[in-house]
Amino acid sequence: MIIGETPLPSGALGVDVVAMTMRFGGFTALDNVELKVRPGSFHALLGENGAGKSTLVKCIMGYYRATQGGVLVGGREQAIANPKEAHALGLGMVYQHFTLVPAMTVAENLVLARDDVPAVVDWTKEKKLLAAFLSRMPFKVPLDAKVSDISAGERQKCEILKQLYLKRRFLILDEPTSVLTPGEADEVLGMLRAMVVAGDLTILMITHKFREVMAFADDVTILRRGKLAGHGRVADLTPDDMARTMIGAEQLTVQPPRVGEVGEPRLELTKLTALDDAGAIAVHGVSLAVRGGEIVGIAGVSGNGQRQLVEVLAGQREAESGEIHIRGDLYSASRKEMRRHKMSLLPEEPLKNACVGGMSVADNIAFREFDRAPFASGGWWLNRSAFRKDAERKIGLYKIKTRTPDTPISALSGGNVQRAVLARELGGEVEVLIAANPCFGLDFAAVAQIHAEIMAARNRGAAVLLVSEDLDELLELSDRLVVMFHGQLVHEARASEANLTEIGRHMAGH
Ligand SMILES: Nc1ncnc2c1ncn2[C@@H]1O[C@H](COP(=O)(O)OP(=O)(O)OP(=O)(O)O)[C@@H](O)[C@H]1O
Repeated sequence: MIIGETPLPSGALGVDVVAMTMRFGGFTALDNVELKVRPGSFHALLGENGAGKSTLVKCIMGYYRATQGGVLVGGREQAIANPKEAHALGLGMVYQHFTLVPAMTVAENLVLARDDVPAVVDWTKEKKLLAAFLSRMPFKVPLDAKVSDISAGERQKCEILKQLYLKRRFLILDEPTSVLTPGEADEVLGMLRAMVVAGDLTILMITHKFREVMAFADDVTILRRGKLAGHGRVADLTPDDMARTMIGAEQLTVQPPRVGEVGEPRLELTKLTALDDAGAIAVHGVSLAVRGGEIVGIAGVSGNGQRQLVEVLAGQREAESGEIHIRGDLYSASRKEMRRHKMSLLPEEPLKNACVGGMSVADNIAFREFDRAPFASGGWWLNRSAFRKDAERKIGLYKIKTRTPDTPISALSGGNVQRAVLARELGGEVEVLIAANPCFGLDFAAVAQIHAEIMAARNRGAAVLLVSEDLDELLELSDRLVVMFHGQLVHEARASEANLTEIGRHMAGH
């Protein structure tokens, strides 16, 4: 069969999950869960971090075999043993992270993803077919561009197009907009919604953003601690109803008010320049001072040097030139200096950048302190029971959902890994805090907690540098905002006077 020649499959598919239970050893991640996604509907799946959303969709897609229960596709029961069988039924999934091969063109990525790709590809013919396919699609993407050269928004559109090209009629989207700007997110979801309304597609979207649920979804299902907590028509619900169903009787952390004077400059960057992995300039002559009791937010589209800047401050990348001072002392990001200056780091992708995945939650929380009194004496004898007790206290305080303190941290849901790093980094005294997209992928209860912790650190006098792609977060927390574009700081404003349109313009390099 030649994909591009046949018309787009009409007929969106409905999927029902019936009495599904999934156990990992003695732990029940899904407990008798029901989900009904009507054909031709846009369905949102909500739940706190660790509620079981990913587990549920992985069972539908055949990545996991459920302990009990079944899946109906188009009203018929199907035993989906692996993702290939799910694909054959017309089910597809788009992830938070990109899966396209960056060194290949968009066209190559699409054609080579097919199961029936011939040994020798007739590219002239394939491109003609691709162009015909694209002409029927709501998104336009540059077929001949290399994936590494296109923006995050275009990449996410390509990921979705790939699914449509592969004739998927039921699409699961796992937090699809976390890599997009709000404008791009609305564009992509709006186009998908149009396909749903036209009856070509059914969508099941995992998200933490109520705004997206309200704007694009018809129905919603809410999980809490592995159980079905509620479901209904979005039109009959408010964000507040959904939030309460998500967290049950738990209390939301309330952000403390902004208090205290802004002090002396504490963290000072002077003409800092750093290269990326390919040797190109990523951070270009950045000068910036952050005062005690001040949160300075760095706004910018991902990939404009923010990551390299944070890596230099964290001692994971050498600066090419320029200087960093903390309290007037030259700072070279050694572990000793970080400790002396009470510097804390909340890096991106904490499981990769701030944890040892195979080690326990308790050990990961104890990392920072384990070779200091009271946990060690003489620097070598580790008093395991003392740091263990402290870790257990922090697990409770930061509401980290883990089966036991000895569970490997890699078995925790994303949000709970983030909380564990937060417990470690903010559990002691903090004078300088560097946070990079600290709430990426977190549910609203966790976001509220992390925002409250960052504000509390600022109120206690810490100098906070907050790098984020989320403008709402920056405006809520920052005292001052700067915009980073192509490695340079191109705009600065007090957060209270910041103009969103102007910030957006600078983020786009205008
Ligand atoms: N392979 C696994 N082995 C053991 N436990 C697991 C495994 N996968 C998930 N879990 C556990 O199942 C629970 C549900 O996790 P899941 O990833 O489905 O949550 P989620 O709702 O998708 O969370 P998040 O919003 O943080 O992504 C968590 O407590 C997690 O620790």
